[in-house]
Amino acid sequence: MENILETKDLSVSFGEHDVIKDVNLEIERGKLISIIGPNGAGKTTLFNLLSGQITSTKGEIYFKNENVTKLSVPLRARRGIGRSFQLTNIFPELTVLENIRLAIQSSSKDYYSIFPRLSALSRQQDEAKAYMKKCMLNGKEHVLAQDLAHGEKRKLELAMLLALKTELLLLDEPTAGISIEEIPAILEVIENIKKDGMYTIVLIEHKMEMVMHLSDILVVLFNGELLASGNPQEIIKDQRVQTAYLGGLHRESIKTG
Ligand SMILES: Nc1ncnc2c1ncn2[C@@H]1O[C@H](COP(=O)(O)OP(=O)(O)OP(=O)(O)O)[C@@H](O)[C@H]1O
Repeated sequence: MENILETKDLSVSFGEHDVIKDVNLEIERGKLISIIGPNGAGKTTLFNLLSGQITSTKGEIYFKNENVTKLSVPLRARRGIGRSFQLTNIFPELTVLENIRLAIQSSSKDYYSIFPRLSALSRQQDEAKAYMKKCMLNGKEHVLAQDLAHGEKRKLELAMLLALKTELLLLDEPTAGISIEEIPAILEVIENIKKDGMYTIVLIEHKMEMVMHLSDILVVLFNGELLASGNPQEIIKDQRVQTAYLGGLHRESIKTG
């Protein structure tokens, strides 16, 4: 399988503080990769670099073999790099279906037509329903986004990300702030998306059980450096990872049997 994303010596500094240091990542299309590391390791900063929120001090980012290092957030989104934004992209006063349809329109040529043809509208409707099914929002099409439970808003956000024709999904703690009862449904949605095979998912997540369950590859960041990367079962047993990050408090929660 080809790499959908590569970084070469990717680095960023804030003043004197080197936050990401020479990170070389190779992310294969269709996989689910989790980035783990202690607080302050640089995980969110790495996401900011990949999505274009911040610009690297050094190094490059290649998406589908194109150098996107200098591209803006919207241009990267057009190429297929999408990031979940903790619900800020949702229009609360529109229904679930309208939100998803807007995302579809903004990523297609129909957007530029003042009077979209009926055939286009009906295609959008079918497409939106398919995304709703994948994200387990069946039966919610006419519910206003503002009336959804928190976990369902997360699902809507994921559906909108797919509707934007995102190929690489950057998910920053998708279960953060969600009630324990709603977590299995979000997990199932992520699994559905993964099973599809069309999407590559990069996840930042602190819940180790979830990480071990979902990930094909585990990437460990420590002090802004890529400490280890590979098969989750092997990475978790890696002595350097144990010493640097997973020792003490975390050890009990990651026993893999
Ligand atoms: N814009 C900024 N200016 C200065 N320092 C920053 C900036 N953004 C991040 N940092 C610093 O970079 C380091 C890494 O932060 P980052 O949020 O990427 O870590 P993280 O691994 O995502 O942590 P957490 O798990 O707590 O979310 C921290 O020391 C943080 O204070």
